[in-house]
Formats: sequence, structure tokens, C-alpha cells
Amino acid sequence: MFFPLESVDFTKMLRLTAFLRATPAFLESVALSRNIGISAHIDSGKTTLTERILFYTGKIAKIHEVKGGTEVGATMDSMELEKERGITIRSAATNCKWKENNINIIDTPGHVDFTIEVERALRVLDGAILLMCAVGGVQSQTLTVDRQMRRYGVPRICFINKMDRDNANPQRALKMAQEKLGINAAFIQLNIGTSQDFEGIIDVIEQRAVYFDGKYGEQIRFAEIPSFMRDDAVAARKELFAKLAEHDSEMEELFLSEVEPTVEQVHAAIRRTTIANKFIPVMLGSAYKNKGVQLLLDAVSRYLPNPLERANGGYTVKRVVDEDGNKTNVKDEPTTLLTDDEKPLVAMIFKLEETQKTGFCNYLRVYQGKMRKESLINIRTGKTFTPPKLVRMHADSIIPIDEVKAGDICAIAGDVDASSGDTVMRAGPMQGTPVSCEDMYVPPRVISASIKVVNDKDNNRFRERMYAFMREDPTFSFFLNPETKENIIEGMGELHLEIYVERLKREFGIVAEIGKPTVNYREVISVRKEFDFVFKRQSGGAGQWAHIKGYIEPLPIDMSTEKGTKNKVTSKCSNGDVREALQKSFIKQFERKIFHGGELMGAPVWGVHAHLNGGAMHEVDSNDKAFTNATQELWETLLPQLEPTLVEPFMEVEMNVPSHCMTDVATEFAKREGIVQETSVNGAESTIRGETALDTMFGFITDLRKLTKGQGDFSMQFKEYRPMAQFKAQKRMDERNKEQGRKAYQLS
Ligand SMILES: Nc1nc2c(ncn2[C@@H]2O[C@H](COP(=O)(O)OP(=O)(O)OP(=O)(O)O)[C@@H](O)[C@H]2O)c(=O)[nH]1
Repeated sequence: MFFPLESVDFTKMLRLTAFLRATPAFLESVALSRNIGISAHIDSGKTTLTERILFYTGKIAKIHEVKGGTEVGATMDSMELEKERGITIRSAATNCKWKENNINIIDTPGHVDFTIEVERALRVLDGAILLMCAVGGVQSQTLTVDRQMRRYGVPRICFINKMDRDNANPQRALKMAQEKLGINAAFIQLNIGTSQDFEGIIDVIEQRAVYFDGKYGEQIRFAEIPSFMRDDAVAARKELFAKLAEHDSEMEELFLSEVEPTVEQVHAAIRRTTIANKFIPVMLGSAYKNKGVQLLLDAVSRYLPNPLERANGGYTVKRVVDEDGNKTNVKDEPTTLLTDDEKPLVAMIFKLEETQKTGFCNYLRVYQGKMRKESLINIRTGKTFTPPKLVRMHADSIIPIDEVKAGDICAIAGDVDASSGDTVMRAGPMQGTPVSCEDMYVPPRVISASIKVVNDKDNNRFRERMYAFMREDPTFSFFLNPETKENIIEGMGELHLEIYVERLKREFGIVAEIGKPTVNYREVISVRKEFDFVFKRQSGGAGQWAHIKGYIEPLPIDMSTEKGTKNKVTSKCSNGDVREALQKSFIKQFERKIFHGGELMGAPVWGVHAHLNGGAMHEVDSNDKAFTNATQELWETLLPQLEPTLVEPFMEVEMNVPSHCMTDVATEFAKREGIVQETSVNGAESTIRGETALDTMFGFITDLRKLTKGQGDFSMQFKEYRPMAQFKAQKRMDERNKEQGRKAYQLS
């Protein structure tokens, strides 16, 4: 009988944990826990797979399909909208027990507009299942989730799903993964038949066939490998050993001395190399046809790490105060958290969510210590709160619990003063040094639209909701455009914005209309200029006078992340030259006005550093107003010399089309400034991959459907912001300035 811990290297684990104070019972229970995510390209079958996992682990009694196949929809797609559209919008957490292992699972959305959900999940998980479609292989979102997994060093198992589909080709999928993701991977299973003849699986390690009998594939039957596949099975085993030997010294030794490793040795080697991110075991099956899922669960227990084996969950934790508790003198010193329930509590809130059924929930992962319903401190705000309720999540239901131990994932039910990404510790006499878990990657919001409530009486509730959505989702924003007085929402794509408008209506009964979505251009500068600027204004009464000296320069920008696009204003001059309060007027004008709406088209300004290092004051006429106006006029006067321009979001685009339509679609894409980077033909279906500016893609779906008689589809995802060609930038500026009644700006 299979014992999941057979391949755990206990000696190493004990060495690693020798300095822990935790009890053996705690260590044993943590060794049996897994926190995993399931991530993939859209529609690869993540929710379908999770549904099977819940069924086989006894968590649900009946399997429900996604997309209205049955009356209720999949368990994890608990939002009405998810069930209707057959897509996952929010990541959902659940937990289940497989043999001796407790598994926390997060099913994440595949659609790129909800990428932040994947980011958040991977940030706190210890391992992942990277799902691929046996027909599509590596698709655009597969590349993204792979990048996200790498960012947090998440060990993974690859599961090639949809083996029952026509044109299923696992060899091609693996080859694509090896080439495109650059991963060291090998099959640990082979398929017996494909498409409608997909019957079962060959376990390459144990050299046996596995079939899934019964209505839901719940009865596992082991058998001899069919004779026509014996050679393939032996070859695959050899190939697997060779791959493992490349990255594991124990296997290398056996391989070189031509000694056959035992089954246990192979499992142990796969576990070591998977956890070290040197190898990815590849499995296959069909979630929909109930084949292969139980073996995948075995592999989760066997090969993915337990919380003890992932220091800090794979990211940096930094001390936020010095020894005297002085927060201004922050020490950016990485430190290590220990998965030990006896150490001081450190937990991170990775997601906030409000649903009508559960109310407000703050998902968190406990990294160190244990959490109870006692006073906690939010390290970012310094504020304390007591969790109203501690709960375990299962889709949209909650189960109250008393205590959560290190290594576990749970939620605080109730609205507490926290945002996604906050670190919490126990309040009161601080135990241990306050630390902060590092922020996660948040991509810039690339699209915006005006939004208007249909019924004025809903205005206050509407605003409240919008702010609540913003707290839940850092890739969604809501603000008032001071120039046009319109309410604006920003997000990752049209679907993203649409979903929030739908949620307003369905969940809160607020009807709102959104305007035509527009692209979020940003204003940047290209060169550094010193300034020595005197401002004078005499208008009847008291005059205004200010003298400011310093420089404005472009900062290095990382145009792929929201954080990398920050501005900075600094001042370093004597109080005798410019009083501190007036230095603040300079800083304030940049931070509150100039950076929010640039001169080119009123778009936010990115990557500007303004520095004040001198100047002068007039006894009577130098005040806040004078220095504020001086700063504004300086910016407007100096701007042409700073060689400003616009940057625009560039997207990676993947089009899946019938092969005979490939040329037509590629031509249409090229008309939209698209550059085709790769095409691949897989029988009657083909894929075109390329990149283009987001603003050329509006209405593309209509043209694509026309060209492919409704059979083509595409997905795109944000890649980075890039500078725009001058003629295009000028055109976009003229259009938007005219539309919004702003004065025109001429790029030189
Ligand atoms: N033929 C076949 N279809 C499958 C399989 N697994 C899932 N599907 C179907 O593929 C479609 C998408 O499945 P989902 O489980 O919603 O996929 P997902 O990855 O969760 O989708 P998103 O969350 O929207 O990205 C549904 O129609 C499923 O019934 C499979 O193994 N074989």
C-alpha cells in the first residue's frame, strides 16, 4: 500500500528543524500538510480537476461540471457569474485530506485579467500543479504562470489534462514545455491510447498499467502493461532515470554504476529534485473523464514540499524596525521564519474578499507561531485588532476554528483594518522582532473607462463598494478625474472592468454604466535638466515670489510593474534659502498634482525625480501659494526640454485558429501593428503568437470571429509599457485632448 511519506528525507528534515522548539506531534502534522495551487492557461480544466479532487477526497458527494453542464455548476466556481460564464474569476481556497495528507488547495483563474489572483496564490503556496491542455500544450498563460511560479520559486508537478480530446498530443506538450519554459521535465506516466481511445495510464516508475473503473473512475485497477506498450514503458523509465541523474547525485551514482534504483529511491530522487526546482515530473490524464486524478494526488503528497521544507515560503522577509523599535530607521535585513508553532506569530494576509454569503474574509498564511482569536498587530499600520472569527474556507462556505498553526492557510472572517500583503503579528509585548513579508508583484493597470451610476440615490453605496473592490484587488482602481469630473475605473482588461460592473448589479443592486474603455497611456521624460527658476506674480494686492533651484531627471523605470514606475521628489536645501514649509510646497505640488495628470494628455506621469537643492525667499511675498505656483510653472516651462513622450501597454497575443485561416488572421494582426513571433500547426488547429500595442486590439475579436467563421479565439496579456512612436503619440494626445476639452500639446 502506498505510504506518502516514504520518500521524505527525515534525516535532512530533522537536521533542518533541529533548532525548532516545536513538538514532535506538530512536526509530524506539518510534514503531512501541503499548500498547493492549480494554475494554467484559461480553460485548461483547473476547476474540473479541483472538482474531482474534492470528490475523491470525500469533500463533496457529487461531481458538478463547469459551464452549466448541470444545474449547479462546479463547487469552486461559487460566484453566480463564474457558473454562468464557466470561468473562474476569483481564486477559491479549500482543504481536503488525501490518505494521511492535509491539502490546502487554491484554484486560480486562468483568464489574464485576473492574474493578480494567481500572483497572490503562488505567493503563499509551497507547491503547484501546472496544468496543460494535451492539445494546446504551452499556451500564453502557461508562460505567465510559469514565470509567476519561478518568481516565488514554487516547485511544481506538471499535469497534461484533456487526454481524451481529439489531437491530444502529450509528447508535443512536453517538448513545448522543455523548449519554451526551459524546464527539466520527464514523463513519469504514459498514456494508453489518446482521444476517445484514452483508456488508462502507465506508471513508468512501477512499470504497471492503471485503469480507472466505476462511474466516476473511483475504482483503481492495476494491471500488466499492454504488450504493445512494453518497450515504450521501459524506454520512458530509462529516460526518467537519465534526467534525474543529471540533477541528483544519488541517482547519478546508481546510473553510472548501472544499478537499477528501487521504486523508493526513484520517488525520493523525484522529491529532492522537484523541491530543489531542478526537475518537474510530468503526469497525464483527463479530469473530465475521471482518469488520473488520484495518481496526481499521490504525487502531490509524494513530491511537493511540506511547509517545513520551504523557508519563508520562498520569499524575503525583512525586519522593519531596529533594536530600539525605531520605525524610521528601517533595517532592510532579510531574515528567516521558522515553521514552528512555538515561535512568535508571523502571518501574511494575501487576499481580501467580500461575498454575500461569508461577509468579509481576510485569507492568510501563518508562517511562524500560531494564531488564535487574540489581539494582533498589523505591522504596516501599527494598528491592533482582534480577529472576530478564525475560519477555514471551502469555496464560499466557512468553518469556524480556534487555532491555526504555522504552515497553514486560513481566514479571518470580519472586516479588519488590513490590506492585501499586510503582515500581522501578536500584539502586546512584542515577541520577536517585527518583520514584514515582502510585497508581491502587481502589474500596472492598462485600461480605464468612465463609470456612472444610473440612479443618483445609489451614489454613496456605489462609492463604498468601489473602495471595497479596490481593497480586494490591487489591479483595480477607482477615482474621480479632477479635470473632467468623471468617475474612472482602471483595470487589467475589458472583462475585468465588466465583471466589477456586473458584480455591482448582481450582488449589491447598483446599476452603473461604463463608457468606452480606453488605454492607459503614461507620460515620461527622457533627459535630465537643471533649473534655476524665479517666479514673480503681481496681481493687485500682495505679490508672489519664489526662487527655486535643482534638477529634474528621469528615473530608471521597470515598465512591467506598477512598483517600478514610481516618481520621487526630494529636497536638500538650507532653511535660510528656502524654509522647510516652502520646500514642502514644492514637494506637495509634484506629488498631489503634477504626477497625477501630465501636460501631454492629462495622463499620470511615471519615473520622474524632482530635486530641490536651493533657492531664495522674499520677506513678504514668499508663501505656500507662491512656491506652489512656482513649481507648477517650472514644470510647464521646463517640460519641452525634458523631451517628454508617451508610453503605452504592449501585449503578448495568442490566437488559436483553424489552420486554413492562419494567413488571413496573421494579415489582420499585422494590420494592427502586430508582429507575429511564432506559428505552430497542430493538425486542423493552429496557433499564432505575437505582440502588439493594446490600443490596436479593440474590436479584434469581432474581426477574428468573422475571419474564422466563429471558430477562432484569442487571449492577450500585458507584457510591458513601451515608448510610443512620436507620430502615434501626437495623434493619441490630440484625440484625447480634444475629447476632454484640454489644450493641445505639441511634441517637439
Ligand atoms: N475533453 C475534456 N474537457 C475538459 C477536461 N477538463 C476540463 N474540460 C472542459 O474544459 C472546459 C474548461 O474547464 P474548466 O475546468 O472551467 O477550466 P479552467 O481552467 O478552470 O477555466 P478558467 O478558470 O476559466 O481558466 C470545460 O468545458 C470543461 O468541461 C478534460 O479532461 N477533457
